[in-house]
Amino acid sequence: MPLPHPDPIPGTASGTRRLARQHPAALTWLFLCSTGGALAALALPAALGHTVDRLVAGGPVPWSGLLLCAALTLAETGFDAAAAVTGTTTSARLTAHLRTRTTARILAAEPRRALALPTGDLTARLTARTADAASAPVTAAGAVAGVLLPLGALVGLLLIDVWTAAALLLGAPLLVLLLRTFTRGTADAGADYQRAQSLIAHRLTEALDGADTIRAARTGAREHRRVLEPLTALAEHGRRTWTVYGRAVGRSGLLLPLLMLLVLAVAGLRLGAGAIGVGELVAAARYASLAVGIGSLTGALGSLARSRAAAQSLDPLLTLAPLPHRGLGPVPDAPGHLELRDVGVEQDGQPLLTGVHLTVPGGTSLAVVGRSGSGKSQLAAVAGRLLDPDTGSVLLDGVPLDGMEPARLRREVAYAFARPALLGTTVEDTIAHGPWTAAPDAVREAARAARADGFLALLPYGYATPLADAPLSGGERQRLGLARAFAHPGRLLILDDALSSLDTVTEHHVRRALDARAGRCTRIIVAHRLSSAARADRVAWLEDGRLRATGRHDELWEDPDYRAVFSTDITAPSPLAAAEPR
Ligand SMILES: Nc1ncnc2c1ncn2[C@@H]1O[C@H](COP(=O)(O)OP(=O)(O)OP(=O)(O)O)[C@@H](O)[C@H]1O
Repeated sequence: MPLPHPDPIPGTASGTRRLARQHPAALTWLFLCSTGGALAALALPAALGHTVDRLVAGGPVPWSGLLLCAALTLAETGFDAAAAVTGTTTSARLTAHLRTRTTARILAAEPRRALALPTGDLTARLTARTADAASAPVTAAGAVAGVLLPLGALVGLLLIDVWTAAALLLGAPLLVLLLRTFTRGTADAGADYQRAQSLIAHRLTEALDGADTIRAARTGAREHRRVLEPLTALAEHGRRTWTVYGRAVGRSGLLLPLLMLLVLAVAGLRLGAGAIGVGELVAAARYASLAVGIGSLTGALGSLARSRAAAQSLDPLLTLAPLPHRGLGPVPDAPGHLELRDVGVEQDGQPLLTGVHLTVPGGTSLAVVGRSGSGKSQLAAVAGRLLDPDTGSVLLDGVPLDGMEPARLRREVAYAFARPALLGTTVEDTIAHGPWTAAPDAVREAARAARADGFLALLPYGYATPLADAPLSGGERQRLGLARAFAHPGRLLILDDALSSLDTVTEHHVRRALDARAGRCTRIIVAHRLSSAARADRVAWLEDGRLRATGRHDELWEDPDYRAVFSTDITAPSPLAAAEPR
């Protein structure tokens, strides 16, 4: 299912508040069922009282009254059942809607901002928090009964006898106070609990990512302690929640029966005084039990407080600004001329790229080299707008990337990475996955170009093999990532260290496939290997986030500092001898 594009202007109000406007028919139906059930429950004591009075008075059996009581009981049960079914299904739909919308926001935002949250925390928000937040409209619609019943019961008591109602009102302030304290207490404890949960999720994801390192370093026990360290706080917040619940239940357990007793005692006295009849006493007893049922609101209030805390944790994601653009498209039939003008990137005040001026003529190849941490991946990210520079601009065929409509830009820029994320069910899906679904022929041709066809042929079902059943080495994963990029040719192809795990022979063949794109596609190849630099039309040499020099590899080779970049990779006396034949 395609993700809906997020709104062009991020909402400042809680995005989750807008949930209530989703599925209006279901929520209205839920509201009606809730209200219908409450009205039936409120009408029942009056009907019952009236029928009892007629029975006590003697004479013919009041069938109409008895039938009315049965009908009201059935109606109450039916409405309650319908509300339960509608509530569950609507909650599920709202959760799905909220998850889809939040995910769309994250995907549409600038990755650097979206990925500011640790993965585990992000996952916890997208799963548990969305479910908690999405339950709010349903809980609120269902809580109508929780409010309507005590209010209606009070009116019923007032109609029967003012003194009996006054007895109930005596305890009302205490009940309100009880509910208020409970709501505040659970909201605070719930938010703290969710924060501790997110921290555990984050640390667990980190540990799973680094499982091999942890195993190799034999630091499993330490890691175990680190992941579970917030557990003490989590348990404390959990205990706080249960303490608040416990206190509320304990107090209401004491207060509500006393209140009920008081109402019944006053009603009994009024019966003795002849102010009310037996039927009215029966009705008053039922109204009193409905009125003290306000205690059941605690569950709904607790759930609403949890929803509120969850919604607050989703707000920063729902208000992520989508990548701004001016709706521009690429210049038709242009060669892919790339220009970086005075590009600078900062992170937390640290310059990662500074004043980079670079021109890559359309259809040519550029190798980006430099020592580890010199900013090569930052440059690759900026060149295809995975990252917006903090200063300067990037233009493709004269069109600024930040002006181009993202979907159209994505069709023009293909990326391959050192550690590609493989998406899709089967191997074929993985290669076809992209701004458009590549056709089967294109998938096979791309796999051949990436030298992936050989190992794919050995898989049990070839291209139809489920990804989960395809054991892949690092180099094979890289080749699938390359094949995916080849299957979606645009005017710019960016390989960020995407050949690093290939053996020399495979790399040679892939490089030839890259060279075959000369004139049709501009290629940026981030690489550490000398051979990559030697084969490229030009080389951009980065040092500490600055462009130290650009030029042909053989020209740069004159500089000993440049040679030092490849110092452990010098296997031949001359740069051209080090490169494989073209
Ligand atoms: N998300 C980030 N937050 C802060 N600093 C970052 C971030 N990503 C990269 N850096 C820093 O930016 C600098 C350049 O990183 P970059 O990944 O571009 O280097 P590189 O030249 O590609 O290195 P390598 O060859 O090792 O892949 C490094 O010092 C790195 O620590």
